Amino acid sequence: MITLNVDLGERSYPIFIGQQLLGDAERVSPCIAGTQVMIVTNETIAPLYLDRTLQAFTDYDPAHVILPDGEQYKTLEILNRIFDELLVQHFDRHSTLVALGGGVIGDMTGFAAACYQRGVDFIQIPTTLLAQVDSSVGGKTGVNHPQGKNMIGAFHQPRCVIVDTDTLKTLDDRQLSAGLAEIIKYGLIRDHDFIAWLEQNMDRLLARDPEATAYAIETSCRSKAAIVAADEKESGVRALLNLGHTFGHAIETGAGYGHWLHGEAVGTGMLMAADLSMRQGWLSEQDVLRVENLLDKAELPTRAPHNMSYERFMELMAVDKKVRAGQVNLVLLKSLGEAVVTADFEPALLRETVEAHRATE
Ligand SMILES: NC(=O)c1ccc[n+]([C@@H]2O[C@H](COP(=O)([O-])OP(=O)(O)OC[C@H]3O[C@@H](n4cnc5c(N)ncnc54)[C@H](O)[C@@H]3O)[C@@H](O)[C@H]2O)c1
Ligand SMILES: O=C(O)C(=O)C[C@@H](O)[C@H](O)[C@H](O)COP(=O)(O)O
Ligand SMILES: [Zn+2]
Repeated sequence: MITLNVDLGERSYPIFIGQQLLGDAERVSPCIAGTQVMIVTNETIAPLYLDRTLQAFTDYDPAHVILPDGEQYKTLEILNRIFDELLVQHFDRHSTLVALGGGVIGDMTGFAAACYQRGVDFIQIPTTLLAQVDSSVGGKTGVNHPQGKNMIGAFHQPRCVIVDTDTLKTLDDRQLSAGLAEIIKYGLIRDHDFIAWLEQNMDRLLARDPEATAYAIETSCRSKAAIVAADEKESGVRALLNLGHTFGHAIETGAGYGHWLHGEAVGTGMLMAADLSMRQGWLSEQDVLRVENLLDKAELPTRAPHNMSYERFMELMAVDKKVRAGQVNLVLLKSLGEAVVTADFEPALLRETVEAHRATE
């Protein structure tokens, strides 16, 4: 087992990465302050992993709540089901919530924990590759609004993150690829060597080779932990973790939540960011081809929906959280492995990027 630390002073917490960790009471006990525990999961994950997870919490006689499965249910309305259950069962402000699932369950459980009685503890037990390399770490929690992704939320750090890589055995191939998009992101924003490693090892990751997978998860979590420790609430460097997300969130919202997976939209968004960086004169055509080849190898889409015009992109991107005084900021690439946040791009070049990356009908 590997243990990493997210260094945030009194809010610091460990990330445990290994096998057979779901029922491991030794890991979770130090992260629980009170006596009441509620596991939040969904209807797909419960039959697979709820019983095993409950074993880690037997000392607390844990309750559980099972939500419907899907990005379209990451809403305030469904969030209320968690609050209803907590209140019916008289959970107090020393309770601990446990997120057992992918990024949707993690974001919703974390937000419920941030709000319930003005804030209770929570633990992340991520079960998708995407959640294991990204969403379970860093304390961004929230729900979607029909007009934009993650628009209602809070920063609220978990007490620990438990990554049991065995859970990936039941994940389908499309979801695995979605997780690979966020892994590729860490290479593109700040780690050129990791890009080269991914180019060499993508076949092993797709084949679920345990050693390669563990290395990719560890490298990603290390990178995210360092960025979050440097800038917990995204006033600077943390915004680089948004590479591909301004385009990607527009695609997710525009297509209707759940049609494009988050990782798929981010993958296409990263290629669009690379393409605009080339049009700005920062990347070469060869660099952009490397990004596209890596996404192709990871079996990710690289073209936005054909009905998403430049105007539609601009309308959806106008609510991005990096907008300042009405100005869209994008994460672009100065070189492969070096990202910047900038408002310094030509609208005409952005239009060219959008038009070059729309699927043909
Ligand atoms: N908070 C953050 O920093 C952050 C970072 C990245 C993404 N996100 C958010 O995370 C969400 C995407 O997360 P995701 O990709 O994990 O999607 P998800 O949570 O919808 O999970 C994907 C699918 O896999 C199923 N599943 C989960 N674990 C499984 C397993 N072990 N075996 C079989 N099926 C399993 C789920 O039930 C679901 O159907 C988006 O809402 C995105 O905005 C948040
Ligand atoms: O942790 C972060 O910071 C990220 O930006 C990680 C992203 O992968 C994630 O999708 C995040 O939820 C996007 O944040 P948002 O603030 O643009 O909603
Ligand atoms: Zn993301």
